[in-house]
Amino acid sequence: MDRPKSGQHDLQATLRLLHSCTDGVVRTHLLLALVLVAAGGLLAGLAPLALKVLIDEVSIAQGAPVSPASDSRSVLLLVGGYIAALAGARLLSALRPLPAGVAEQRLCANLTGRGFDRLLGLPLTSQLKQPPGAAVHALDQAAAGCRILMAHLTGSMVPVAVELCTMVGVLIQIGQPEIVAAFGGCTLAYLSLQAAAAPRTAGRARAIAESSQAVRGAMTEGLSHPENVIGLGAEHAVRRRLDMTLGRLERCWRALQSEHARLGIANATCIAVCATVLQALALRGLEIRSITSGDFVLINVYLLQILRPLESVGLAMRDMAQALGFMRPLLQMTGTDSASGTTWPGQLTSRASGTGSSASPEPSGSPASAAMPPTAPAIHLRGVRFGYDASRPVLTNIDLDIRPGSLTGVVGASGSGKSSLVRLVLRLVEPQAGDLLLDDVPLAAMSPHQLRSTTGVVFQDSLLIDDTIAANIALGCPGATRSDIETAARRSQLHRRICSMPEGYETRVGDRGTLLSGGERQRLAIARALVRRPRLLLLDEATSMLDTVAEAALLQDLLDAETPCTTILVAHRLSSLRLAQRIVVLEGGCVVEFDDHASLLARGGVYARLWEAQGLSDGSHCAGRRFHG
Ligand SMILES: Nc1ncnc2c1ncn2[C@@H]1O[C@H](COP(=O)(O)OP(=O)(O)OP(=O)(O)O)[C@@H](O)[C@H]1O
Repeated sequence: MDRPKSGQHDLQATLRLLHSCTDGVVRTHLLLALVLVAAGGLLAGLAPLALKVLIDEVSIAQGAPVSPASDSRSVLLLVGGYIAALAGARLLSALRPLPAGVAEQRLCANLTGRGFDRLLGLPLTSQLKQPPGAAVHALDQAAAGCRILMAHLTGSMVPVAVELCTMVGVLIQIGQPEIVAAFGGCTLAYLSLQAAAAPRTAGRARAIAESSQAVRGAMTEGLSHPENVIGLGAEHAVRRRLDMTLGRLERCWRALQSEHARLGIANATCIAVCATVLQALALRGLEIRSITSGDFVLINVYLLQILRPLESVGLAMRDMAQALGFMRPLLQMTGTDSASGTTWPGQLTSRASGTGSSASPEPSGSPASAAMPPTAPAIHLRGVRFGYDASRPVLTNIDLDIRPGSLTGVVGASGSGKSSLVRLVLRLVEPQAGDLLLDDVPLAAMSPHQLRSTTGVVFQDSLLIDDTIAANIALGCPGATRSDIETAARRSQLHRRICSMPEGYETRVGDRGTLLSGGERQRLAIARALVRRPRLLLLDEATSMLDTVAEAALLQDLLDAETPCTTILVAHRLSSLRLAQRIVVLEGGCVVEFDDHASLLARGGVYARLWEAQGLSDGSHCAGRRFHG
């Protein structure tokens, strides 16, 4: 693999990413910080010049005729100038964090917000492939990398560059070409060492970022489902998985620290050699009187003064290489790293288009133009083929016509493709062949955002946020009033239960809704879908935890609604589907039957066999059943 080249591309990709997150606030504050540090660097570079002139003046006073005579007032002025320049440099550097901090915080916030949008906008198939917690970790790491880059840019790179240039300028002025050349050569040698080590450091940091992602994944797996882990007695197994990832992370950190130590030794050697060369040249200059005592002191002060900043540039280059490694997982996940040609979209112009308030980007697909039908639409699937991996189809040759405003059930064995069908209708995934239409509008021509804003969906696992019941119901519909929320809760058969809670709609649901029962969580998720007044409602195993009375009442309400909506109900429990007007039976990714309940039973096919297998035929599931103690 061509590491240096990929490192260079990653640097470019990182710079593009940071540029795309730069808004007016970042620009203004960064500029202010750079002006401050550049002025500080200039003063720090000029201060020793006052010292040189001062020493030359004092030498004259002692009878060494190396420079024009001067009075004690000018000596005082020079001392004052020297101290003022040093103090000014320190003061300007102390002021740096004010604007630099604002720029850094805003840039990191923009980066996190944009990264978040970008990750959410990735095709669902890519998102589902990510290890647990990987996306959050990538965002955290990128923000940490961004902070490191910003801190070193304003804290060391720019001030030291200005200070160095000032020193070289002053040395040129005093007419010592060999000392200027030695000074420049030493600086160049030192910086080359850092540049040579940077790709290795970035590589080590990349490995750390990947390993710590694995650690985060193992911790998330172990801690996010305590019931399962403890119930299964899997504590040791999840701990072993964590230990393996921790071991790898430890090795990666050790490798980086060894790299740092090697670089530290090389730096110390380089500095010692450079100091010897410069010292020898300065001494020789003094001996042959090509430089004054003041020049000698100036060179020595520069030598001392340049060591610290040079070291901090060394550290900065090392840390910046590390920061690039930390940014890589986000670049990789969003497909904007060196391996892909994709870049981040244009620069931010205002806060509104940056963090938080920006809408999730449209997922990839054809340009969105066609409008969603204004009433409950018919759904047509024509020769649809789909697979998460194109070579392994999950659904094949799907031809279906679902009537507008109808309730259509979908059944089939586990893995037969029911959830995939729902994902296709919601355009979370795209078919490899065939067409999906709402009325006569192809789904592919429709804005996914518009489609989803008029669709209600409840998945098997519903997201509940750690907030109140009311906030959870209104999650996908920020404009919902209390009355809208209550109406939706009534329709999902949850209102009475909520009213029986001491805090009613203000009851907090806990992390991932753990303070509610499974059935309550499902009804809340259904209320959330209904509050949007959807024209299309997709319920994927959304009623499995409801008792049959609540389920029947909910479905009847959907059928009786004043404003009808086209509903697809995926269910394993066939009794749920008795009210469905039509039922799709899937087997191995194909539609094998599509009719109403009675006709399907009469046909004696797959559906009838499933019905029988669930002990539902002729009410025999109740009659004559024996219960054993
Ligand atoms: N993200 C994914 N990546 C790859 N394959 C997937 C993914 N999700 C599902 N599959 C595969 O697609 C097939 C159909 O899955 P799907 O979830 O649509 O079935 P289902 O009928 O809803 O199953 P269940 O009743 O168990 O929920 C399965 O073989 C499954 O392994």
